Amino acid sequence: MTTEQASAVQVRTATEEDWPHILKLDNFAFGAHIADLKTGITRDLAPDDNVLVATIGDEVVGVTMHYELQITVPGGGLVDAPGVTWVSVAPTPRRKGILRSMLTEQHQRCRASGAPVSILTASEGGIYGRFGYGPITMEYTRTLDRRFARFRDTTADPGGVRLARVEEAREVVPAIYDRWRRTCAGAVRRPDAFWRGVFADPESDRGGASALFYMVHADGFVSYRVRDHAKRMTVEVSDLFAVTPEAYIALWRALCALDLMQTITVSEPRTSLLPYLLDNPRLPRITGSFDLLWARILDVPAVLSARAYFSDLDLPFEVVDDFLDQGGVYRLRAAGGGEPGECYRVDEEPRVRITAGDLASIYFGEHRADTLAQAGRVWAVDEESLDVFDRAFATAATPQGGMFF
Ligand SMILES: CC(=O)SCCNC(=O)CCNC(=O)[C@H](O)C(C)(C)COP(=O)(O)OP(=O)(O)OC[C@H]1O[C@@H](n2cnc3c(N)ncnc32)[C@H](O)[C@@H]1OP(=O)(O)O
Repeated sequence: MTTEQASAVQVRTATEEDWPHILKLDNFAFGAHIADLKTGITRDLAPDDNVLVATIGDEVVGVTMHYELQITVPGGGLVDAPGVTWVSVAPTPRRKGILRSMLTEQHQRCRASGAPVSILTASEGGIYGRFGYGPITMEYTRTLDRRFARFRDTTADPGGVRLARVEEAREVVPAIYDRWRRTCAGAVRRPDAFWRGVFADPESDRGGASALFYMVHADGFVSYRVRDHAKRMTVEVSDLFAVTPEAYIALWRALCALDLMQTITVSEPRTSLLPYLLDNPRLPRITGSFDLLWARILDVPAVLSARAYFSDLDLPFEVVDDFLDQGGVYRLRAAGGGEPGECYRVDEEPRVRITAGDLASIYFGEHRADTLAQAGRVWAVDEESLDVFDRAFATAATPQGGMFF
């Protein structure tokens, strides 16, 4: 494709006729043939107005869409968060600005709709920073040789776990997840259509492992697949969410009692109770890590006024935003201890300067302003301003996303 053709790119809301082309684009982009079930679920999650295509003449060359999601912020507030997904551009006109054109239109529309923040799960870490996104939750894969797992004498044995067929799990698991996600910063509401896909559990989602098994507690649940590596059976945990430590411990005791299984893998945030429950805290080895969720703040005052802060703060700071209109100086006033802050634009000299993406990263508590300053990404007029800013954005608990989309 020539540069002249690329300049003829149009971005518009998708129509019914675009869908076969959208599917073809995403099949090629992600290297998989998308099944009818997944297409139906996607169309329920993204109403037609939320789907944008890029065209050159009659040809659909790009797509992006968003699901209508909600995210929990530190302190327990719930904020609408369009979930950007299914982003792809045909391999033929790559790096001609088609993604940038689509995301510009999409984010202007999301901003105009009043959504304060947008989120996504990124296929590659190098794409979305330039659009003002920052990573907000991290997941660590822990691998445990179950045969050597011994619980400490001090670890409780609460019981209360039952084995559930998928029909039984369907009745109770979404409500438990919903209770959990309201307690956890960074957690995303899972719409009904998303659960439909989870419980349908198509062969194409299993990667050669078994269908999902469920264990359920009144305050938590775990789902997992079993993979048979030449008779060395591995439990691959898919979901593990617990509203109370008792439920978490009970579920781990049940998992570790699966005698014929050799290994258990689980993906959890940085802080995990698991090593503290075992005689040998080295047993759950961290064997991988990845950023699950990224966020883009669309409305700085709305988002910063929605969360609670760890300690007192009252200072002007500058947001640098090369993509949307959120750049400028704001004052944030907050009292540590649970009350939401108050944020508004001001005409003052800033004491701290931060990019929109880095602000999203520190907002949910996974990343610290102090670390970003050491990396040369956050500027502060003096150490004290940085320290006040850094401490106020800290969170007691590590954020967790809960949903990959
Ligand atoms: C939320 C999600 O859905 S994540 C899924 C994203 N999609 C995929 O990974 C599918 C496969 N990849 C693709 O379809 C395409 O390569 C896309 C969508 C990633 C990029 O589309 P393009 O139209 O080539 O991107 P475009 O030319 O608009 O690039 C915009 C900017 O992003 C940069 N960029 C694009 N792709 C990448 C990449 N993979 N890594 C790093 N930077 C990238 C470009 O250099 C450009 O930077 P600049 O504007 O600052 O100079």
